[in-house]
Amino acid sequence: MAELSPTIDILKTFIVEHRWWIRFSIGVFSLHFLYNKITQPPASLRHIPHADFFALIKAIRKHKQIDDIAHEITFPTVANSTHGLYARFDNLGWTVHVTDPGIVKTILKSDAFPKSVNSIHTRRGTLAGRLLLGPNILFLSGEQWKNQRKVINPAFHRSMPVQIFGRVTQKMLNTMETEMKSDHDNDDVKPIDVHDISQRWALDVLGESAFGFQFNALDSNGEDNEWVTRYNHIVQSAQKPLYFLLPSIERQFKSWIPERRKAHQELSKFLDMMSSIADHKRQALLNKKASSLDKNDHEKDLLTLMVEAEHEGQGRLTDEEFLSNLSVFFLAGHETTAAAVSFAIYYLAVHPEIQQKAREEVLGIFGDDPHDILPTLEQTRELDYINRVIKETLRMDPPAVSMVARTATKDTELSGVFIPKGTRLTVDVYELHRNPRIWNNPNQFDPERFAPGGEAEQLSATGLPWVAFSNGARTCIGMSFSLLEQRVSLSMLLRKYEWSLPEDSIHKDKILTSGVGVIKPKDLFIKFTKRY
Ligand code: HEM
Repeated sequence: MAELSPTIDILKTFIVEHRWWIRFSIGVFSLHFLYNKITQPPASLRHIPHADFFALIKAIRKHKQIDDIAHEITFPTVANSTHGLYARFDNLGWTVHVTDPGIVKTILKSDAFPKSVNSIHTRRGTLAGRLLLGPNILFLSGEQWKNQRKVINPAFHRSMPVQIFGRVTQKMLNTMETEMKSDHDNDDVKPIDVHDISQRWALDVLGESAFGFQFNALDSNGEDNEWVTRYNHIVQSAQKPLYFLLPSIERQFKSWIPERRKAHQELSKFLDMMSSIADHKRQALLNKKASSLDKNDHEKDLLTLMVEAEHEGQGRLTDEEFLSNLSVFFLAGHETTAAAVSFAIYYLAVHPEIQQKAREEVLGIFGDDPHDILPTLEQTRELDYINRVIKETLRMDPPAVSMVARTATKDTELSGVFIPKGTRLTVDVYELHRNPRIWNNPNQFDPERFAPGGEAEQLSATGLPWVAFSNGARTCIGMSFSLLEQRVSLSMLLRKYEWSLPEDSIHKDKILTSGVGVIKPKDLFIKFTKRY
């Protein structure tokens, strides 16, 4: 011991004398380590091609849209690989993106890739986290997910409120008519902001059919409706590139940044509004006052059916779980369908021959009397061509462009590529649907791909080439609901209007989109001409 003390003294003196250099070196080393950790994939994933970190950040900072990012950065990255895997820095860190139908099938159909718990932790306390992450069916895995899906499933299977879809669509047609009336003295009609009207329509449909609640978004100009304005404000703030990509900045500093503080206050008010819907609904049902209890299943809202499923012993959701699922239904249930219908309107506008063919099918089923009709469930089942249009639209522009991240629970191989345990993976829906190695002329809109025996059917031998609603056990629970909503609204629109892009449209060359995670058309104005 006595021999060591001079050495320790020398060391102490050295540290004190050189403390600034030592701190500086530790700082530089840490920064270097952090820089490498963020800008390069971890060593365990270096054998997989990766998208350039700085090119991606630059593109996101410049609000580049998804197809530009795909064509300039990610397609070239994956083009040289035979397996269709590439790594990319996402808001959860480095993640492997899957663009091959065979691997997509392996991931979605197997229990070995549950949803990533990390996706919840990383965004806890952020806007997106507070709005969506919680004990809900979209993010949970394993037994907890199974228990919830058991309560929620019957509601989605029993409820096909086609009459509500028709009535709300009729209201949308009336609102469009009012909004189209020009304020000038000439006969010009004003083009309609298609995504704005679709969003208000989808919200009102969801309110009535899922929550038994009137959002009244179609009654007013969207800007005056507190649900629409508050929700849009929150989503726009959540998608700001800096906070989206680096959620830790938001978690640590949100109370110091006034704009962030304001967005969080808006979110608190929004969640309170949601909570009051949930409380009201449960209380009303407990007191058996809800008039919907006497309706038949097709006309009951989803929440009523969920509470009934609980009463029938299918399981029970806690208040927190009920509210958390309500937020998921709100977002997943209106934003995606509104985008899907808007994209379909765009593709029909730029392909008048396809629009006409779709209209002929509609007139053949519903007739051509000069007044609005309310489709029945049986009639909507005959809409084969409209179905193809909807599926092709969802191939070209799937609103959910990628899925919630999954985690590899053990070391494994995908198409001969080693994937270490713990790797985060996501299905890159957009790139799968636009992959030229899978689809012929993927950028061309062609509903015939989905005809019986067509390209889509042939490709199904390779795995899952079309996953707009996912597939397997975690398939979108609202898929049939949304497809029916789309069939009803497109049929009613095609009967009443013909439409085209205005001459000066910003979408003349291609559809411009906005959004990350969920995409939608950007400022899409369409000229509608009445048929009756
Ligand atoms: C065009 C419309 C829609 C699209 C493109 C769409 C897309 C998707 C996708 C891709 C998933 C899988 C997410 C993942 O596992 O990572 C999903 C799941 C889900 N969707 Fe949809 N969706 C749509 C409409 C709806 C509607 C109308 C509702 C509800 C009213 C809904 C509720 C849900 C829920 C609750 C899940 C989670 C299911 C589970 O994991 O068990 N979606 N959706």
